[in-house]
Amino acid sequence: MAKPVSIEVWNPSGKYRVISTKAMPGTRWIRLLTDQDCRVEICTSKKTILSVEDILALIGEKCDGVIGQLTEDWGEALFSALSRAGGKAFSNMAVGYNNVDVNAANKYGVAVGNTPGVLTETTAELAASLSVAASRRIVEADEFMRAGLYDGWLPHLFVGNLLKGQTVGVIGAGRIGSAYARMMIEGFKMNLIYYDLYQATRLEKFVTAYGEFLKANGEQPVTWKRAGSMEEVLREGDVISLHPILDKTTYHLINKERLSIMKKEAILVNCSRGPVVDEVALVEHLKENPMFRVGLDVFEDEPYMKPGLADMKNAIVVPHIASASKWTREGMATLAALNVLIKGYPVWSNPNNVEPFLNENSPPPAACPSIVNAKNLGLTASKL
Ligand SMILES: NC(=O)c1ccc[n+]([C@@H]2O[C@H](COP(=O)([O-])OP(=O)(O)OC[C@H]3O[C@@H](n4cnc5c(N)ncnc54)[C@H](O)[C@@H]3O)[C@@H](O)[C@H]2O)c1
Ligand SMILES: O=C(O)[C@H](O)CO
Repeated sequence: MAKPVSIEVWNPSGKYRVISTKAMPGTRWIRLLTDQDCRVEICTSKKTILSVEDILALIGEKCDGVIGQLTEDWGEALFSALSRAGGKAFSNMAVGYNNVDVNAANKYGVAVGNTPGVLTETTAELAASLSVAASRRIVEADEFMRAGLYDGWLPHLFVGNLLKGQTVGVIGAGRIGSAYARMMIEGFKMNLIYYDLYQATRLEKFVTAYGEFLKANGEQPVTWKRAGSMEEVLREGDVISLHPILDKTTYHLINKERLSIMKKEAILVNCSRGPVVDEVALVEHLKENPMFRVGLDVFEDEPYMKPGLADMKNAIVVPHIASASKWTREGMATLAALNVLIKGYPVWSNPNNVEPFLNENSPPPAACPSIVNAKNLGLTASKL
């Protein structure tokens, strides 16, 4: 028998019981739920990652919807329990939902929400920050300074790479990959090579137009190329950033063999999911190639790092904070909350345009912003 988990309650007499497995930023999301007659229960347990047993205890006998986190294992056990408790909706507070077994959710008729769009620019900005920090060795230089080792300017001190005119490689040119590419192209005048299963037409048009603008102003134009294989990106890229979803086609997409074809002084950034990179192979590669540098936001066995990674001077590591801006995290909470109102709301027809849900000063559309299994469940699409 699982122990009861501590909770904070909002609108105790609300008709629908909605649980959030974590406190989330802002209060708008709570207001949106209580306005719709929900009793909101927020788990206040000190444990960072809740187990399946903890969440089963939270769901209890009657529960209409749950907002959960990417650290939780949402599979058969939780969806069957949620369905038995009368629940119809679950939302991850994340765009990625590789922690969710969508087939299990379909089996129990539970809608699965995610939070696209609101984190695109914030996440891309962190990938761009890691790219710049790695190329200019900012973290190493900061440590050197704080250790009192600086005793004067030297021609060889922390020499890094110039980004201008180099090639930025993007693997997975979806929402975040494309936003990152634009930042690196517009900000640093880099050329683009990308690999995706689909053509990134808007991104290509942007680079073409920006290249023409530069040319018209007497500057070297930027260029783009859609690679026919991932290997092409790895061979040609000076800075390569990974932005695909995590599934079986992208698991260990970067492995020993693929690392070996990258330039010796390349920079690799990962703000997607840890298992996209074989981290043991990466540590070996970092040891053998001191001029190869990485910026990592995500890790294969999160929250742990593979042995040796923390000792590598040519690695910058941050704790999965790519979407951590106030505006984005409050927006993610808003989208997740609206996703669990599935009983009363239809599904928003374009999850790539969630802007109308994010304006603090006007009521959001009466729709669930992004339900990934809407078609499987035959849910009604919003006409708005
Ligand atoms: N580190 C963070 O905090 C953070 C924040 C947001 C998102 N993410 C991760 O980033 C991922 C991407 O988010 P998004 O909003 O850009 O999603 P998206 O769906 O817009 O983009 C993903 C892209 O990956 C491509 N893709 C899929 N399989 C591929 C393959 N085998 N090879 C190459 N490309 C492939 C898709 O075609 C798509 O264009 C999320 O799924 C999530 O895991 C991480
Ligand atoms: O998938 C996501 O949304 C991130 O990993 C957290 O923002």
